[in-house]
Amino acid sequence: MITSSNPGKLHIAGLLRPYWKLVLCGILLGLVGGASVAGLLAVVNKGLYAGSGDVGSLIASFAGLCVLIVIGSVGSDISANAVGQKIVASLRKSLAAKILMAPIDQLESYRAHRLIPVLTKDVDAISDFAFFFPAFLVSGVVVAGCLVYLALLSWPLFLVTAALIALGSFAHFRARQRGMSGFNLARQYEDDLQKHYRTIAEGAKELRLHRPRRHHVHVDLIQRTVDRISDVQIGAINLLVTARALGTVMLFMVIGTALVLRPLLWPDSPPSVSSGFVLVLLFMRGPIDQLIGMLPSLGRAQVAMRRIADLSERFATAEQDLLEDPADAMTDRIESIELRGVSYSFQAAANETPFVLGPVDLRIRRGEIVFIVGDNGSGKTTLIKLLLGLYVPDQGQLLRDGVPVIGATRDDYRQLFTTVFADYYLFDTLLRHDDQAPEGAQRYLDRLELAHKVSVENGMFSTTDLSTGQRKRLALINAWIEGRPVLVFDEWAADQDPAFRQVFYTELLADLKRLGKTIIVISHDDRYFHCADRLVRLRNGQLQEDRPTQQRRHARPRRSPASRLQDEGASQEPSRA
Ligand SMILES: Nc1ncnc2c1ncn2[C@@H]1O[C@H](COP(=O)(O)OP(=O)(O)OP(=O)(O)O)[C@@H](O)[C@H]1O
Repeated sequence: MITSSNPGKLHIAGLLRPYWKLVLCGILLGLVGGASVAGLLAVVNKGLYAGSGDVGSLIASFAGLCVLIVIGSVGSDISANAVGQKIVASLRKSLAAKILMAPIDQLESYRAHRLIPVLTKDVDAISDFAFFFPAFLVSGVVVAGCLVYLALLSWPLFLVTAALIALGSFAHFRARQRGMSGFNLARQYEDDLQKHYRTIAEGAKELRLHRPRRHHVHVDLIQRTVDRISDVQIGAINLLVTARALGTVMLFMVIGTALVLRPLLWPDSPPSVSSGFVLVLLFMRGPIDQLIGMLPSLGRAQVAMRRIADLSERFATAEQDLLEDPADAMTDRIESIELRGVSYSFQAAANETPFVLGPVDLRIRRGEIVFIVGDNGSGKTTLIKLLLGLYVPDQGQLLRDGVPVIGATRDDYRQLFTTVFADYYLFDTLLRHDDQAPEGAQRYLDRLELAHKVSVENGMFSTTDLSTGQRKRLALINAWIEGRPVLVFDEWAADQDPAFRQVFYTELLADLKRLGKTIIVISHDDRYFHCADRLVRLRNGQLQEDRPTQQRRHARPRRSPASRLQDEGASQEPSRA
C-alpha cells in the first residue's frame, strides 16, 4: 500500500508487509513442499540401492511425501496468489485515491498521457508479476530445499556446486541489470506512444485533412516510437534469454563437475552421493529455469513500482481528508469570499519566464454578479482556481466571510461552488440526496430547450451525446440543480448561439441572482458586460480594474423558455443537497 509517509519507497517487501501473515503461511507451506520434494528425491536415490526388505518403508515414505508435496505446493500457491491479488487491488485503490487527492496543479502538470499508463500498464506489470509470484515463491523454496539436501549428501561437493551456482547467478545479475535499463527505456517510450495515440484519437479530424501531418504522425512519431520500444524490448529480453541458456549449460557443467570430482577427490564416498547429486541437480533445473524465466516479469514489475512510487511522491498532499464521508460536506450560504494579497506562479519551463498572478486583492459579496475579463492568458482561469481553493496561493490568503481558509477547511470551502469550466467534464448522473432532483432537472431541461433531446431517468441524463453547445447547457443544468451558493462559469456562453447567449446573460444570470446566488463569470462578451454588478479586469496577471458596471438592464428582447419558466415560478429554488 502506498502511503504518503513512504513515497518513493515502493518495493516488493513494502508491498508484502501488510499481508505478512499470508506471506508467512505461503512460505511455510512452500517450505513443506520444497523439503518434501528434496525428501522424495532422497527416497528415490535410496530406493536405487535398497534391498527388498526396505520396500515397505520406502513406499510409506514415498506416499507420505507425495501428500506433503501436494499440501505444501497447493497451500503456498493459494496463499501467494491471494497476496498477489490483494497487492494489485490495494495498488489500484490507493492510486485512485492519490489521484482524487492530488494537488490540482500537480495533476495538471503530470498530464493524462503519462498518468493513464501508470494506472494501466504499470499496475498490469505488477499484476503479471503477482500472477507468477506463487510459482516464483515455490520454485525458490524448492531450490533451497534441494540445496539443503545436497549439503547433507556431501559438504565438499555442495560447496563446489554452490560456488558454481553463485558464479552463474552473478552473470545473471549483471545481465538482468542491463535488461532492466532496457525495460526502463522502453517504459519511457511507452509514455511517448500514449501521447501519440491521443493525438490520433483526438486529432482524427485534423489529421484526415492534412496529409503531411498525418504522414509525420504515422511514420515519424508512431512507427518510430513503436520500433524503438520493440528494439529495446528485444535487446533486453535477448540478453535475459541468453543468460538463461548459459545458466542451463552451467547447471550441466555443475553435474559434470560433481560426477568427475567425486571419484577423484573423494573416492571413499558412496556412489549414492553422485547419483543423488545428479538426480537433484537435474530436478533443480525446472525450478531454476522457472526462477530465471520470471526475471523479465520481475524486472518490469520493478520499473513499474518505481513509476508508481514517483507518481505517489508527486501527488502527496497535505489534504489527507478529501475522501472522507461526503455527508460532512458543508454547503452553507456565504457572505463573502476574498483573495487578500494573493499571488501565484506556475513552475517555469526551462529558459522561460513563469507566469505570475498577483498580488491580487479581491472581495466578492453574496448575491453579486462578477465578471472577470481580460485578454487571453491574462490569468482569468488561474484567478478562478485560486478563488475556488483549487490552487494554494504562494502568498496571501483566501478568506471565507473574513476567516482564512486553511488546509483543514479548504475542502469544505470548495463545496460552496459549482463550476462549468471552459474544459468542463460533464457527469451524466445527478448526485443529490433528495428525490426532487429528476423533477427539477426536467424543468431546467425544458428551460434550456433540451427536453426534446435529453430526459432524466433514475437520476441520470438519458444521453450526453449532444452538440458542443447543448452539452454545455446540460452542464449548466447540472450546476444549477446542485443548488450551491456560488456558481462559476468560465466562458460558458462562448459556444452558444446568439439567442442562448442572450438568454444566459440577460435572463439566467438574473434568475440565479434572484435565487440568492453569487455568480462569477469569465467572459469575453463585451456586449454583455453591463449584465455584471462588477467587472474585474486582469492584464498580464495583474488586477487592473475592479469597478461596478452601469445599472443592469432588465430588458428581455425575446420571450424564451427561460422567461416562460420564470413566469411559472422561478421562486422554486432547487433545494440544496
Ligand atoms: N498548468 C500550467 N502550467 C504552466 N503555466 C500555465 C498553466 N496553466 C496556465 N498557465 C499559464 O498561465 C497564464 C494564464 O493562464 P490562464 O489560463 O489563467 O489565462 P486566461 O486568462 O484564463 O486565458 P484564456 O482567456 O485564454 O482562457 C498563461 O500564460 C498560461 O500559459
